[in-house]
Amino acid sequence: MKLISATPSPYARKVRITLAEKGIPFELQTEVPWDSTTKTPQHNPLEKLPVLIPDEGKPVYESHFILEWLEAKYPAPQYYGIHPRTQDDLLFAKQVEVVSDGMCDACVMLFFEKQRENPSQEWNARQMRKVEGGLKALSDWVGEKDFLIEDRLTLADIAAGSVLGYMTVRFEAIPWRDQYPNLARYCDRLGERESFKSTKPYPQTITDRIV
Ligand SMILES: N[C@@H](CCC(=O)N[C@@H](CS(=O)(=O)O)C(=O)NCC(=O)O)C(=O)O
Repeated sequence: MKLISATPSPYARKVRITLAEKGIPFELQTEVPWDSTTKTPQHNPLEKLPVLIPDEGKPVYESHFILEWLEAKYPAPQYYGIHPRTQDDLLFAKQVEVVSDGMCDACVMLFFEKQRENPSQEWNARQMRKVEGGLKALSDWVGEKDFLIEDRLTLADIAAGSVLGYMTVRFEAIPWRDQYPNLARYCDRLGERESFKSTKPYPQTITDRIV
């Protein structure tokens, strides 16, 4: 199995953490999706990574769907299960992923807006509100807990941990660790896991102009 990924990608990191927690071997194919050398469009009509390429069968894309696919194809107890046991807890975990991915989307929008000749302050303010709203929601949900659900790592922590790790790399300017010390503690504790340590995000060098 292969995973097309990018070094800073919080979406790809969710998949990398899940593969590590489930103990599924895979080949990591790191690239920059905006560079002319990208292979992503060959596997995903939406031209976005991450893309999971199984040894047999069709490519799987959209990080939340890749995690669904992995949980279905590699179920507990043979593989670490990332879905909470009850339906309500699973729905809550998916809601945490919606908020976490939405924060990532807003961060990506901010990143692109900065590249524009005349960045729109209103547009940036709108995206920042989404990030700040998401941080408050995560902080309220985490409280003083180590894990969001069932006192073990689940989909919710993989999603929340990935966006917080991304903010650390991409948005040092946002003082979320001071604003939400409970989130900082939560993020650092998740960061002690091998699956988080081995997938730490770092900036990529984009050679072609993003158009
Ligand atoms: N909703 C998608 C978002 C993925 C995404 O935006 N990936 C970026 C790369 S990164 O921001 O994750 O590093 C991409 O491929 N962008 C290329 C494009 O948007 O054409 C997911 O969850 O997988």
